[in-house]
Amino acid sequence: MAYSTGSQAEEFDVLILGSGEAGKYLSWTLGGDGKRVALVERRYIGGSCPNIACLPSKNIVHSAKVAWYAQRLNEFGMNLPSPGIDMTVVRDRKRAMVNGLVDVHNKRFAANHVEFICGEGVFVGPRMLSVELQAGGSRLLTAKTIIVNTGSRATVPDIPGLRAAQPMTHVEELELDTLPEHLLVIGAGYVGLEFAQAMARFGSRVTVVDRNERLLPREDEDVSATLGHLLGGEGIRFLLGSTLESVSGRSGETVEARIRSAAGEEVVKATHILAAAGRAPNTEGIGLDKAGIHLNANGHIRVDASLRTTADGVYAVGDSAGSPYFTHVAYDDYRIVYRTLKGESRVTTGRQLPYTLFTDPELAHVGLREDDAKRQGTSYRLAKLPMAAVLRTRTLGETEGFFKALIGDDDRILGFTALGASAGELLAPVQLAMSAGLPYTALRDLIVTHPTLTEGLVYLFSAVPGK
Ligand SMILES: Cc1cc2nc3c(=O)[nH]c(=O)nc-3n(C[C@H](O)[C@H](O)[C@H](O)COP(=O)(O)OP(=O)(O)OC[C@H]3O[C@@H](n4cnc5c(N)ncnc54)[C@H](O)[C@@H]3O)c2cc1C
Ligand SMILES: NC(=O)c1ccc[n+]([C@@H]2O[C@H](COP(=O)([O-])OP(=O)(O)OC[C@H]3O[C@@H](n4cnc5c(N)ncnc54)[C@H](O)[C@@H]3O)[C@@H](O)[C@H]2O)c1
Repeated sequence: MAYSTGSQAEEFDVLILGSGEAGKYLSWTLGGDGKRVALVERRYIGGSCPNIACLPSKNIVHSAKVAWYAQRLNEFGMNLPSPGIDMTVVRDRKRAMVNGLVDVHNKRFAANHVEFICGEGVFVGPRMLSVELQAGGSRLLTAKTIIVNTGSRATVPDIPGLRAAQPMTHVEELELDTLPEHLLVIGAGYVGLEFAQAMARFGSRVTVVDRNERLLPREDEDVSATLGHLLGGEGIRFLLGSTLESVSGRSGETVEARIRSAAGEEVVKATHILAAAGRAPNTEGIGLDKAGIHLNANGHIRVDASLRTTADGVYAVGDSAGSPYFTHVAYDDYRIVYRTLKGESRVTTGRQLPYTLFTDPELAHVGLREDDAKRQGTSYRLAKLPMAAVLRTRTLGETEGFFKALIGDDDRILGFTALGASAGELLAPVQLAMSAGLPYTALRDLIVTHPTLTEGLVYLFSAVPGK
């Protein structure tokens, strides 16, 4: 259906642009509450996380862990020849999971009477969206409440020859059906490190280039150094403090990358390139200016602590609103907007920000870091233990890493970091103690089943020095 500016817009109670984490939960909950909800999505049913980001990447990371076990079969008493890798099977396992997730999403949209509109949405005026339908034609939609949830995309740095080389982003990497002989990863951040290790475990030669002098420079130095040592030990080559000056060739065939570091210049010859150099919000070209929705200096939608934009009745959530780029944070955005719409109060200010990097071992963190505490002059007591002290890690043969906690003068936990097997699973009990304002002794004095990894928290908090 074509429309002109004079066309009558279809009216909903709530309109959501983009089916990412917060948007989809808002649609399900508000639809379930009896509101007339429409959700506009151009490609990924349920957003990036289940389709092209968190879940498929962790699926591949897990396949890589199995490949890594397979390389250690003798250690576990299995005298089998080292098996080969078939990337089509790895990809198909991931695809099957994604298809199942999409199915779950579709059923939930239907169950909550959400009108799911497949198409590209653009604001054409205040609270007025035009949707170019995938099936052809367009629709003009309006609502009293609109939620913008357009997410972010991988950026490809402006380096001579890089775009022409058609590097993979995470989207293409997740669809690989052959094993790269030599993968050059640009960026040693979350995406770069998780994929670098997975591909190395499948059998690729992997080189990672990053302009930072050390891995994950916001993390404590002991964390960066240990992670770098462990990943380096698996054969990944890191070129840190390095500048990628130019690229020639084409990813998937052969590429040559000219890289400069303090040690001089070298040319890395690889077969594939993965651009993992950061992300940019999807906030351009969607008519935000026409709707009175302002951006801040880094291109995110400007929001207040309840995620209200500068336009009346319009909220923004997730990556496009500049919330830290994690699905669990986007989920909290959903809770904030839902409660705000109900007239309750829940804000982004001061919320906890836990995260887990899914390398193996994992890196999990919440609260204050030790290097930051030193810089700020915050007084703390440090408890630090090697993961090998958690006896469960010895049964697994995965004793690498350490964990540590910073304790304040009032015995509360200021920060917690774990670099070790399944470290992400250790965060929640510590977060609970922190958010409830409990002293560290609450965890120290628990009876925790033996032998579990969580039992390590008892050992860690027993190692807090006296005042
Ligand atoms: C490889 C990778 C792995 C990750 N792993 C993790 C992890 O393990 N844990 C974690 O917490 N975070 C992880 N993240 C980050 C996480 O994926 C994002 O922070 C999260 O998905 C952001 O959700 P969102 O709702 O803001 O955006 P999205 O999920 O991207 O949703 C936005 C949706 O809007 C649609 N859209 C955009 N513009 C329009 C338009 N004009 N019209 C219609 N539709 C539109 C898009 O198609 C998309 O479906 C990972 C990211 C990547 C890239
Ligand atoms: N496990 C998780 O929760 C998870 C996993 C993947 C992604 N994410 C989220 O997605 C975000 C984006 O991930 P990402 O890895 O794309 O970005 P990132 O910001 O984490 O890392 C990008 C890296 O690329 C480097 N870089 C940028 N330009 C470069 C250049 N020209 N040459 C060399 N190095 C360059 C940066 O120094 C940085 O280390 C993350 O910050 C995170 O919030 C989370």
